[in-house]
Amino acid sequence: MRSPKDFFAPLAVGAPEPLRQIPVPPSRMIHFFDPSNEKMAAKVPDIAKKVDVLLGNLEDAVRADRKEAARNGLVSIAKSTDFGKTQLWTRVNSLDSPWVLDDLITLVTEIGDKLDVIMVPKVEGAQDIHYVDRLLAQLEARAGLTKPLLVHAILETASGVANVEEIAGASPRMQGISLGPADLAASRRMKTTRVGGGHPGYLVRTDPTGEDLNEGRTTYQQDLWHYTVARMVDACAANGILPYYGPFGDIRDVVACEDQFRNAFLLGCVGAWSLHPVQIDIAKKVFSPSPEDVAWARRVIAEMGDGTGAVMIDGKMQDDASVKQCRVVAELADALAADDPELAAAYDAATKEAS
Ligand SMILES: CC(=O)SCCNC(=O)CCNC(=O)[C@H](O)C(C)(C)COP(=O)(O)OP(=O)(O)OC[C@H]1O[C@@H](n2cnc3c(N)ncnc32)[C@H](O)[C@@H]1OP(=O)(O)O
Ligand SMILES: CC(=O)C(=O)O
Ligand SMILES: [Mg+2]
Repeated sequence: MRSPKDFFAPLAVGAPEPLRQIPVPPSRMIHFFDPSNEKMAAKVPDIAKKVDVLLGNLEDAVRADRKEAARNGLVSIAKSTDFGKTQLWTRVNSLDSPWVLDDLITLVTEIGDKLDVIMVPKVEGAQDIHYVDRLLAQLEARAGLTKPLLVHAILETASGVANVEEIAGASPRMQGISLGPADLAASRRMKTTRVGGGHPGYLVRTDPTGEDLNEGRTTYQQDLWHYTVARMVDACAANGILPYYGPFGDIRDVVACEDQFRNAFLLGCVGAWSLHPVQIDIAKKVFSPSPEDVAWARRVIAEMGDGTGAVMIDGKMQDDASVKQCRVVAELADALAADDPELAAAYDAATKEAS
């Protein structure tokens, strides 16, 4: 364990200085594509204009015999594409795989200046982040990079959940954490067979109304992921990094996808993964606060003046704590609106109507 004084020291001679604050550009959707899939790769320049984050996936969902093609495909796409303000991320193979060392060496050396964040799957504890941290510093120094690469961990092992706080604080490179519900379910020996989302069998039932135990009893499906998402959000917020919901595998069920994303948004997540083009607009809609909420937040902030004391607005008490919540919503809205004139107009129109 390094001394706390050395936390922000570069881990290799010539590596860039670690950042003291994680940048927070919009990252409502992390759009996954397989760089070895020619049809998907051909769509990248157009998709890049619509998403906050584009992620070249090298890990699961890429066939073992396509791993090298995916890695080389990402290098060539990164070199030949202007991503504008869209961030470029990658998900490398897991640390115990035969591919990850070449993934990291090739990507940092060839396109380290184009990549923003490296997503590391199946992180079990701080030791995994420390390994990647030092290796990245060595590779950055060799490649002459001036901006440090950031690291994003997937929370998808039982050990990872048990150690989520130490993972979140393991390095100044830590940018965020995503829930990985599919591998996590397997690691925990859950009996689901899905990629994220709910399960009709996970429910609570109202009390019996009489002798017949089947009569008049309503059931309510529960959220399998509530505990983990809430823990992840706390670990991230406590360490100044960003939490994300991960994938929703039922591509056809755009309704339940929106619900799952909204639960995550309300609990504090900043975005989710889009696995298919149809999920991009769902994430954009859910992770941009609604115009009504923004109008309300701005009104509370305006009426609360210096932010202290208590006032009544439409029958609801507001004080120092509620104005802080309103600032979270209003500041997110301002940041998103700065790059999106349509959203800015919707927020301003709702604010005008509410005042
Ligand atoms: C548990 C985890 O690790 S989740 C993360 C790993 N998984 C992934 O990354 C999956 C990424 N997504 C995919 O592989 C695909 O979307 C699939 C397999 C789910 C569905 O693919 P398809 O069956 O081709 O879907 P569909 O026919 O609806 O696709 C329509 C078009 O969108 C394209 N498309 C599909 N997904 C994507 C994507 N993520 N990015 C860009 N284009 C895509 C298809 O190539 C197809 O193109 P075409 O019209 O030129 O033929
Ligand atoms: C996201 C991911 O990798 C998983 O759910 O396993
Ligand atoms: Mg996984």
